Amino acid sequence: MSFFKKLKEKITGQTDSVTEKFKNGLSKTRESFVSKMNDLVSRYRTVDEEFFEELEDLLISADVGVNTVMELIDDLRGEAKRQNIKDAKDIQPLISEKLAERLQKDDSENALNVKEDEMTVILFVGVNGVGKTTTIGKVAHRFKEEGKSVLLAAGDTFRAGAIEQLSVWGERVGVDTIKQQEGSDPAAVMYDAIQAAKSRQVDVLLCDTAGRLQNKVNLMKELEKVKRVISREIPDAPHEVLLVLDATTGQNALSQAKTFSEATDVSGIALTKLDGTAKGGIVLAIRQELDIPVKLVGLGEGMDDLQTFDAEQYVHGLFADLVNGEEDDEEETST
Ligand SMILES: Nc1nc2c(ncn2[C@@H]2O[C@H](COP(=O)(O)OP(=O)(O)OP(=O)(O)O)[C@@H](O)[C@H]2O)c(=O)[nH]1
Repeated sequence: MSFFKKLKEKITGQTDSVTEKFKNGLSKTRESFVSKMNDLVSRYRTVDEEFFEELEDLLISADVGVNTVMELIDDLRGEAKRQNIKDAKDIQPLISEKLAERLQKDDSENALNVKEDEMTVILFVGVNGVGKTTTIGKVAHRFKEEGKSVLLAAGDTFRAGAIEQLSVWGERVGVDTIKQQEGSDPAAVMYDAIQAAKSRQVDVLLCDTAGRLQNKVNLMKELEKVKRVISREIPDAPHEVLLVLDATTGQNALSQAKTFSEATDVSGIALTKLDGTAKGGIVLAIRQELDIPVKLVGLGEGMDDLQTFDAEQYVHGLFADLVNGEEDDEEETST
């Protein structure tokens, strides 16, 4: 049985709605990738050095990241030789297999660090416009669905409208937001929020922060101060520092990740707007080039469209039309 068919079997049944979300959310990337891949295969037919060079360009254009692509192509070249693959069409399932291998190795790290017997504090960092507020709203909704009580802290006191925007999300989801006036000290907001969260005995406190990148030293100082206030009140908090990145910004997201991880300890990435880009390969670039797990992916604007990153679902979503039923059937009759 082909790798892809096995993958399909593994993910169907238990989580149909999740499979659909990944498939729909990745449709732009898949359509662009599939048409380019089909074109490549029809032009080359046989696997040779030029074919690999074009495949390399194709993967780089999907934002997979140069280093990752180089490694992947080397791997594919070696595997094609070992398996004596000559037909360009036969390389396709191998690509999905190799991508899945690369992504899967760290999948166990993707779950959020949620405390069962004490309050969980999650800090959200990232530049403005990446979808931080929306992501906090979606995460709050998810926790509520799990039966947990949630409180929001409007720590972005810098951007005009940020406090109001977070409160609106809070109302939509049905959770309260602790806030002060625009321009007030974010650390003071955090202190208030922790006190409120403690006295109300909430399960999860989700904290927004300002995303000023212009000055790394200031950013670092502000985040340090916020974290200090939080950990003074709850010693092992924050339990997660999630960096929110916008997938549509491509390689720019990678450089933001580098800057933020120099400024503070980032424990995971929430990658938004994966549905809005044809360059969904950015997940691979992040996973390979930074030592930070992608924990959450945004696959649409709706409240339920934020998913825990799952390598198998991702690879299935990327290749669902490329390795289709027909090819699987052919393969079955020939083996
Ligand atoms: N399609 C899609 N849109 C998203 C996703 N996440 C956020 N958005 C949209 O991106 C836009 C910006 O998100 P906001 O949360 O408002 O972010 P912002 O106010 O620009 O800035 P910050 O909160 O500072 O990040 C909104 O229109 C969101 O609906 C996603 O995963 N998919």
